Amino acid sequence: MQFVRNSLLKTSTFSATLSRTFSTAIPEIRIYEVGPRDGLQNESKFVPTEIKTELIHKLANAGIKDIESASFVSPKWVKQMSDGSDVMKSIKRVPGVNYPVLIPNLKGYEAAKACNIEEIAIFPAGSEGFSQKNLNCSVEEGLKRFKLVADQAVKDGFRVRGYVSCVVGCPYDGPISPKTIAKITEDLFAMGCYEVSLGDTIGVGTAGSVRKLMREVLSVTTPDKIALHFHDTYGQGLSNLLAGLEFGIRTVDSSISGLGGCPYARGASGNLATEDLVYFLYGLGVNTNVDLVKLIEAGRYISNFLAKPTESRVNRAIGDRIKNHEDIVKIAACSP
Ligand SMILES: CC(C)(COP(=O)([O-])OP(=O)([O-])OC[C@H]1O[C@@H](n2cnc3c(N)ncnc32)[C@H](O)[C@@H]1OP(=O)([O-])[O-])[C@@H](O)C(=O)NCCC(=O)NCCSC(=O)C[C@@](C)(O)CC(=O)[O-]
Repeated sequence: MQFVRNSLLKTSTFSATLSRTFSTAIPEIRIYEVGPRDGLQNESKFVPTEIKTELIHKLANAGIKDIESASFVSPKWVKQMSDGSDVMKSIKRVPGVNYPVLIPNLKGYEAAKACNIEEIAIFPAGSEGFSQKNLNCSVEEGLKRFKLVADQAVKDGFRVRGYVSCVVGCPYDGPISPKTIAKITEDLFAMGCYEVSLGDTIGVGTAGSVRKLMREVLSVTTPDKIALHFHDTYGQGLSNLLAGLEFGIRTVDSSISGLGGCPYARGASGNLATEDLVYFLYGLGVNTNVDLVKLIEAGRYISNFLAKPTESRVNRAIGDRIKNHEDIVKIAACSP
C-alpha cells in the first residue's frame, strides 16, 4: 500500500488537503457493514436464513470486521427480519469480527441476548414524523424505551451503539435542525452508547448540510465517537462522506451492493455501497484491509439471489474483468 500512498500524496492536491486534515499518517477507516440488516430489511421477498448467513460469511471473508447481522424488531412490522435468532445462531463466527444487532425494545433485547451477541444498536429518530411511523411513538417516548434497553445491556456487559435517523431531513417533517440531532446524540451517550451513527435515512444530505451537522454534533462530542450512515438516494453518499472525513470522522456505515432502505421512510433508497466506499478509500490511500474482489463477489451473490442489478457503480464497472485485488487498488489510485 505504501506505493499507493506515496504516489497519491505527490500528485493530488485533494490528498494533500486530506493529509493536512489527518495531520500525520493517513489513518485506517472502520467500515461498519449494514447490508444484512438495513440492506435486506426493505426486501419484499423473504430472504431465507441460509442466504442471509452466507452473505454474512462472505462479508467476513472479504475482511469486513463489523457486520450488523440482524434485527429483533416486531415481525408484525418487518417480517423480513423475523429470523434474527436463527441468523445469529447459524453464523460461523470469525474471531475479531463484530456481529451487532438492532434492538427496538426490551422484548427484542431479551430475544437477542439468547443468541450469543456482543453488541446491540438502538435507534431513536431525529424527527417526530419518522418516530411515529417507525417506532409507533414520539421521539421522547422512544428515548425512554431505548434507555431501558441500554441500561439493561450496559448492566449485562454488552456494547451499545446508537443511531439517530433522519439527521438531515425527514420524509414527513422536512428539514431537521442540527441542534435537535446534537441533543439526541448527547442523550444516547448519556445512556452509555460507545458510538452514535448519524443516519441520513432518506439520503437528502449534501456536503453543505453535512458540514453544518458536523459542526453542531462535534460541539457535544468528539469525531472518534461518531459514525456516518448515508443513504445514497440523491447520489451524494461519497461527497457527504468526504465532508465528514474532513471533520475527522473515522467510522462509516455502508451496505453491500448498495442494498437498503427503511420500509417506514417513504423514498429512502439503499445505503452507500460498500464496494464503492472501499474503492473510494483505496483511491485516497486509506487502508481498509478489505479485499475488493471478494467484496464484489459478495455483492454479486446477494444481487443474483434478489434477481436485481447491483446498486454499486464499482461492482458494475469492474464486474468479472479483474480478478486480482491489487489490480483494482492500482486502478483506484491511478498508479501504473
Ligand atoms: C417498536 C415496535 C415494536 C413498536 O410497535 P407496537 O406495535 O407499538 O408494539 P407493541 O408493543 O404493541 O407490539 C405489537 C406486537 O409486536 C410484538 N413485538 C413487539 N416488539 C417485539 C419484538 N422486539 N420482537 C418480537 N415481537 C415484538 C408484540 O408482542 C405484539 O405482538 P401481539 O401481542 O400483537 O401478538 C415496532 O414499531 C417496531 O418493531 N419497529 C421497528 C421498525 C423497523 O425495524 N424499522 C427499520 C429499522 S430503523 C432504520 O432502518 C433506520 C436506521 C437505523 O438504519 C438508520 C438510518 O437508516 O438512518
